[in-house]
Amino acid sequence: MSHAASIEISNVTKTYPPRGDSAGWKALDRATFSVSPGEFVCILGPSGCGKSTLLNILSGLDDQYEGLAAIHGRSVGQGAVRRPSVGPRTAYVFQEPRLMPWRTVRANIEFALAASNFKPSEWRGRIDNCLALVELSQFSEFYPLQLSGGMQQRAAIARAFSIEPDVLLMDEPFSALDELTARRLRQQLLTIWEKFRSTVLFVTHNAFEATFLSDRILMMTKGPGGKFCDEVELSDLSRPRSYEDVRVFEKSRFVVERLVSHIGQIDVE
Ligand SMILES: Nc1ncnc2c1ncn2[C@@H]1O[C@H](COP(=O)(O)OP(=O)(O)OP(=O)(O)O)[C@@H](O)[C@H]1O
Repeated sequence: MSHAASIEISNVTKTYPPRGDSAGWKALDRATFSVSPGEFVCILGPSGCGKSTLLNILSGLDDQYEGLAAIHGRSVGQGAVRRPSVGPRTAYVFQEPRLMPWRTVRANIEFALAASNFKPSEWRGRIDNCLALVELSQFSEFYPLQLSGGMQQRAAIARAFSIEPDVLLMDEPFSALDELTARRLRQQLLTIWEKFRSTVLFVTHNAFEATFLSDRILMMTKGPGGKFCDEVELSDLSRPRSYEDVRVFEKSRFVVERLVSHIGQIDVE
């Protein structure tokens, strides 16, 4: 069981610098929200509103921003020293699996465990557990290119959970998959999350996905200067949720209507 951590974003502004003849681009304008420990929150917004920019800031990949971005009270980036053995553990799942092709699935996960300072004596048990959760036990010695896209993404999810992250950042992890595979993975993700209870921040432009998965949806407006404009509470949708549950469909329609009322056009699914 992880020690879930809070997330705080306060007045975060990010401007990408000008390049060549192009002017600078304000991707985020005073973005502000917080996520409680163990909460599953989706950020829903149109393409280009700054969702990935925000996750890059939270993961420490981008430290050039104004304002406060903090995980469990510790600010990230902006000169903050990152020491994997100290403080909350953060894992990131991207749109593509980003596995190292020259390492087997097991060796990919071992790499993450080593980077997070887990003792080698714990590795086998952790890896076997996480691969079982994503139904990949038979494939631990396979190389990524011997697996389908969906299987690779499941391996990436197993890798993320293997370190028992306090915070899991997910950037449209299922958007490159066919809908049936994506459905299975969403269901597996919820099963694993209910076991680990990490804090999850999941970005998507798919309103149904956001409704199916999360406790709360934060909506963003289009850029430049993407802003958080509204939020929808989903605590009344009991868990476990199913694809047959008409309440999920109705709520997702309501979410689309709310988002459209802010951004003025439909370019979310
Ligand atoms: N390195 C960069 N340099 C300049 N501009 C950038 C850079 N990265 C992103 N941007 C711009 O910032 C804006 C926000 O990009 P970001 O990738 O965060 O959006 P997004 O909401 O994740 O989009 P999508 O849903 O399409 O992935 C976009 O207009 C993009 O062109």
